[in-house]
Amino acid sequence: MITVENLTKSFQGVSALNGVTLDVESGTVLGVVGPSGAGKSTLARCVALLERPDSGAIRVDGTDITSLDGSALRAARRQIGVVPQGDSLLRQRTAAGNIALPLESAGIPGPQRRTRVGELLDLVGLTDKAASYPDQLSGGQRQRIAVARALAANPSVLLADEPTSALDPETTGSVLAVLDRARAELGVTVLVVTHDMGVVRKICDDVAVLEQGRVVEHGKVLDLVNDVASRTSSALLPAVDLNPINESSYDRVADVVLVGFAAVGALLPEASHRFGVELNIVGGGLTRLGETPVARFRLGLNGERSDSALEWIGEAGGSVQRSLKGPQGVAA
Ligand SMILES: Nc1ncnc2c1ncn2[C@@H]1O[C@H](COP(=O)(O)OP(=O)(O)OP(=O)(O)O)[C@@H](O)[C@H]1O
Repeated sequence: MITVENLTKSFQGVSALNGVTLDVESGTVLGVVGPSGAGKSTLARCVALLERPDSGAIRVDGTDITSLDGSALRAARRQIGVVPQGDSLLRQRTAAGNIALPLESAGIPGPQRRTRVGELLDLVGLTDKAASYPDQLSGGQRQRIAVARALAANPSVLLADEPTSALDPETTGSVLAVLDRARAELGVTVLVVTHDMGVVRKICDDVAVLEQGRVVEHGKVLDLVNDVASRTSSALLPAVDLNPINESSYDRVADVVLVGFAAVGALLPEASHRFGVELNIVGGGLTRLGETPVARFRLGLNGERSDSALEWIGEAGGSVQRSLKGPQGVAA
């Protein structure tokens, strides 16, 4: 568990972090997003103990790591694996040699080192590239080796700063799959800095949106998508375009968000059946957040019990966000 409390950091009097508070539960993936200059990398560098905050606390499993020094600081650093921004592998070392580096620094004997490097190459799916040099690897493969290297010393926290920038979508998928595997198979807590909401869509449980050194939104991705006013929902859910002609033929028009297989598959037909209303999808669409299907639909309803049907959808777990057409058939 990582807890960041009221963290501040300035550079030459210019504030980069301005009271950042957030937490990351063990074994989850947090995406830190926000525009350029928002303070994402500074936050990551503080958590990685590469930068000292001016004030505030960063607790990893209860211990405030900002107050440590000497051997306690070195021990805390080993708990935190870092995938730096950009190409970070040593060119003159093979893939296996790069992964072995932190193990050499920690004085792990040769045979154990080889076993561990083998396990990590397997985890990132690059066993056949053990003897390849970085220049012989693709950008995505290099990033996967950088993740393996960050995991070498068995950290409890993995920090990745823009791990997929400059990669094409397919390669991005392979790097994200490796981060997801680290969380799923090793139970590592992952903090990913990115300005790509696609990263949040694919692997993040939680998201923190930073703007001008402050957290302006933080929570579980699947909760935030239910809030129509959230940045996360507008970035991740399918858009619903206004279509007045299509909507004019309905007694009621409303937007709903449905999360999960059961809700997406069953709620709407069930509502239509229970309340004897005609219910059509007139806009929006379906997407996936991680493995979870999520829909934002604009519904058109006809029938006397349309309001009751919408109410029931809300009670049954759907999120009815706007009744665009009120009881008198007037846009609300
Ligand atoms: N070492 C430094 N020296 C001076 N200013 C810095 C330093 N590191 C960051 N800053 C400043 O702190 C602010 C936050 O920068 P930071 O790199 O954390 O933002 P970011 O959200 O990661 O941006 P990007 O997405 O562009 O990487 C910016 O104004 C930046 O110029």
